[in-house]
Amino acid sequence: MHVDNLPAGGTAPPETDTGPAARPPVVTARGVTKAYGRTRALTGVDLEVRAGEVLGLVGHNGAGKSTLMRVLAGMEACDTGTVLVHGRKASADDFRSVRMAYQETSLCPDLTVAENMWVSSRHCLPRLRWRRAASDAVRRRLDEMFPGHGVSPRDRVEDLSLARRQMVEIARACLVDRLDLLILDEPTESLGPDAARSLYAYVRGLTETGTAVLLISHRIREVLSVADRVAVLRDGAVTAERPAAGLGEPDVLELMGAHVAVPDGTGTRTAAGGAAARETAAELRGATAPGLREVTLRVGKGEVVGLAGLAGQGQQEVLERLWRPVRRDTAVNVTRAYVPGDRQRSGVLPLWSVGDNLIVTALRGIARKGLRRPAEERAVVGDWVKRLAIRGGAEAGITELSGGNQQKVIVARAFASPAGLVLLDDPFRGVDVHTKTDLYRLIREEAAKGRSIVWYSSENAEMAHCDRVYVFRAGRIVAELTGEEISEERIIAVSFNEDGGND
Ligand SMILES: Nc1ncnc2c1ncn2[C@@H]1O[C@H](COP(=O)(O)OP(=O)(O)OP(=O)(O)O)[C@@H](O)[C@H]1O
Repeated sequence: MHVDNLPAGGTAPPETDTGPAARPPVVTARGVTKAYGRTRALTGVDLEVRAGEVLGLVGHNGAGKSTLMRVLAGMEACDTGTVLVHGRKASADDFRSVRMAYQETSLCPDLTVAENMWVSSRHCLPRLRWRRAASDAVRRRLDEMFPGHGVSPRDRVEDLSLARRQMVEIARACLVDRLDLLILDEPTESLGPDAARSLYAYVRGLTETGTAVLLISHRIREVLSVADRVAVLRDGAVTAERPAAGLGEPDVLELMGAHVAVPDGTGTRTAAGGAAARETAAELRGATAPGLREVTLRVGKGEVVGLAGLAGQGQQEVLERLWRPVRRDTAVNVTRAYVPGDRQRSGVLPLWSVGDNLIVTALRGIARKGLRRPAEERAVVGDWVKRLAIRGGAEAGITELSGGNQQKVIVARAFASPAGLVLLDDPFRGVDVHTKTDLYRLIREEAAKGRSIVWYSSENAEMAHCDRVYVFRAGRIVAELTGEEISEERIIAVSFNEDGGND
């Protein structure tokens, strides 16, 4: 069967189905362990994923989620223990119906979307006229999964936005002639809310045909709204499994190991109106560029300024402008540091250690008379590794770290530098809830010391930690919200112009 004949699906649930608990397991892990050198990533995992269910898997950065997924998908062998597919010890062929969409996409950047499809799904595409077949198949799958996706099969992957690359990655995973288990590793971290909704509608359709879905996410509310069951991974082992119905976000956080008050940002920002009195750190005066239309904004010293609105409305162009000021319309009076959201493309220096990645922007400030001071550098690195609980330590290669821990290093790099203005481009992709809470606190502490922060976030709730928020639509500022005016509801309303904003 070729991919054109999909929707793919495993064994449809029997008519007398009594829910996921009664269904047969598709993939089973028994006593699975996996170590990388001295790091024990998995310490004895027992887990069952059943036909037709969505199983949510949650846990801290570095808990072992991605490692477990790679083992369950047959991409890596475990050290001890067993992985069964449909109750049998799995062979390479059995793993063909287990597909995974990766957190860091697995696409080849210099190939087109269609060529990537051929690379990963060639066993179910014809050899003759494969390019046409791959193009048709991926276009159809993207149309089903993400209506209005805006991706052409001829696009080179490196030219696509992070969100579009993520869509292609997910579509790639679903291009197969039989899909028994779909593993989604943080699939919505770079998708907008509409694309996330479309994805989960598609996922529901898949489970109705018997496909099992294993969903890893740090977005606990999202997991609870989609999953039938939730499993918690802690220090490489499953420590709890519960039906999702009846569980709330605080219950899951507690199962993950620590009680955290779900942050709402209230009480952390400075008094409304305080911004006007501050000295200016940076400003745009009628800045116009591709994607930006006459944007005027001001950032005070010690102020946290949010850039909100639907994705792609000019927020990243503002960050870019503040990073590389154009004299005619931009003034930046302090040094700058940038935290990119796309760590694969511009964040991580892959051949360097955690410590070197972290300290690189702070070196000049630490050096005396042009000479480096290794002891001081080590102290700064050690302090940040501890502060952000970066699992793996300073000596580890950065690519040995889990995705969330890599992101923490990039955030630490910016704050370890002496920069007076820190530009954050959706900086907490893949960072767990506990660490995010610490980072929100860190942002406020750094602002209190006089640093200015400009923060674009695709999660409107995060904007509650800002002093002021500019809401963008079509390259323009459509509202400026201050203090108590900043709320998720208000931002959404203004983004769609439901209450007129400043228009
Ligand atoms: N290729 C590797 N080499 C060395 N160590 C690794 C490698 N892959 C993972 N690890 C280590 O194994 C542990 C588990 O990592 P894993 O990526 O599975 O965590 P995770 O739960 O997916 O984290 P995150 O939520 O941040 O993505 C971490 O300590 C990580 O540093």
